[in-house]
Amino acid sequence: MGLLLPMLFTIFVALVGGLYVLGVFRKRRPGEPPLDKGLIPWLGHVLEFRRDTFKFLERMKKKHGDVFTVQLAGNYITFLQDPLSFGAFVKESRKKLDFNTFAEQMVYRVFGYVPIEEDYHILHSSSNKHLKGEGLDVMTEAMMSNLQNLMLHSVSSDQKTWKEDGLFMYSYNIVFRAGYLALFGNVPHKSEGGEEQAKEKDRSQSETLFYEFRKYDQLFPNLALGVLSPKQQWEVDRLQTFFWDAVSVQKMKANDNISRWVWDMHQAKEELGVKESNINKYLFVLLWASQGNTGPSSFWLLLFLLKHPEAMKAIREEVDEVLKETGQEVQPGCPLINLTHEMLTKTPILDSAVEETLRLTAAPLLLRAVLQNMTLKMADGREYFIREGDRMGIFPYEDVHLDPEIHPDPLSFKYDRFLNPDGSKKTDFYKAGKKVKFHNMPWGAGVSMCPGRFFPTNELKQFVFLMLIYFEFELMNPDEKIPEIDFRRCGLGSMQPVRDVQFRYRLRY
Ligand code: HEM
Repeated sequence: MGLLLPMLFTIFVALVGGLYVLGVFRKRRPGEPPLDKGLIPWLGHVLEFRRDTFKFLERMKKKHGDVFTVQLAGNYITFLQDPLSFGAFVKESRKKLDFNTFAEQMVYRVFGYVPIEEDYHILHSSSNKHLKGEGLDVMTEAMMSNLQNLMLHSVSSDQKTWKEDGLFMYSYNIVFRAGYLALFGNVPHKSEGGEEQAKEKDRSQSETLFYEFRKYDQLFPNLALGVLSPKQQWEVDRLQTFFWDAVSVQKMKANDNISRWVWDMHQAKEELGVKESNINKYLFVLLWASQGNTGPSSFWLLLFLLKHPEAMKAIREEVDEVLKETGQEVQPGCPLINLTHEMLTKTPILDSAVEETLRLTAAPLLLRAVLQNMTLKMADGREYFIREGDRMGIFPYEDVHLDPEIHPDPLSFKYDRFLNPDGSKKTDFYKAGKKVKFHNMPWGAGVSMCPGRFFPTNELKQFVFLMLIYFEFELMNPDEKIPEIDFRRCGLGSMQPVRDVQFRYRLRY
């Protein structure tokens, strides 16, 4: 009896503690957003959220309005779904809403990289220097020569023979490989065998890298959520080891034309004494961040053009005009042209089509950790108390990109949606009579905004530009419907289709 009471007491305390951890006692306090814990203790709504983020958030919005807190795998996340109030989230001080905590946990779990304090500064300073302005001139040139090497090599020398392929795999493959070579460098031309053999090695090495990358890409949604089966985990471990070697410092240093973007970041880390094995892992992070989104986006862009002849015609005319202005012409046997960054600044119609493509197919989920109790102030004057230790998130794809008030007929591709009648870039979009500042958010916003964004915009334009001037291309079945989006990737950036679409292409001249 003497022992029984303390034992019962210990069990009681453990039980209450367990229930507390499972979130059973959490109640909505006055001033807080509606709370929806879901039926399953601790897990809450995570299964539905994982299955289809879009549908889940839509259902919650209908039930609770545009601000609510849900339980997802032990975390309480407040979703803000009023785009007019996004400024309160994006501009909140980093002392209250912090992005780095997520980024650091994610890069360690997903890429094995152990973050250092200086990461953010190094990444942003290198990106500002080398992925925009004059830096972008250099990157455009590098991308250009790699695209030409890959695209022109893939067609038969018999010019009138059609080549068939899946449009998704073709676009992703070419854009991934050219992007990788432009950033991580080429096999040196001076090596044994000369220029032709070096180009051949670039093609074959980047091809191997792409196929391994796709395997990682397909495991990524489960990896990001931490729900891999043992077999998948084994495959992830194998692929990580492969990439830590394939894009290692040593391999990179053996190359020519390494981009300053990658070089400067690696050098800054070396100077800070970061171990080489950890820098190798960071290079894998860079490979992932730089190549996981642009390829899928290039597929959607080409597909939308193929399905919208009026858009294809307008852009083809624009591209032909820009080429003509520079006095260049593609001729049989002499296909190389010099497509510069400056030429790509003269294509407002293509710019609008790129923006429209990203509106329809890029769906990042922006998350922050709440570091201090805070008050969320909405644009219409409402205020909500948000608890320290929780998280906050916005999902612009649903609340901005597909909002019919901001973008009428939101599911349709309209290549000129981001153009004013006078041909200039359109930036005025409205909701409830108010101007919406964040009217398209494929790059995220605030501290987590894609630091590379000018470069991929350029890459997409270069790829389409070259496809149009070099090739005739068409869908095998012109009536084929645009495939559905694979919503399991929602929140991760550019989305992918549930299936590929067959097309054929051949040289235009
Ligand atoms: C269509 C192509 C692309 C899209 C839609 C895109 C979008 C995004 C988004 C939404 C984020 C923020 C992710 C978050 O909040 O967690 C991000 C991060 C990032 N992006 Fe991009 N991106 C693209 C291409 C690129 C390219 C080509 C590069 C580099 C050359 C790049 C470099 C990065 C890096 C390094 C980060 C991590 C930033 C950090 O951790 O602070 N992205 N991107």
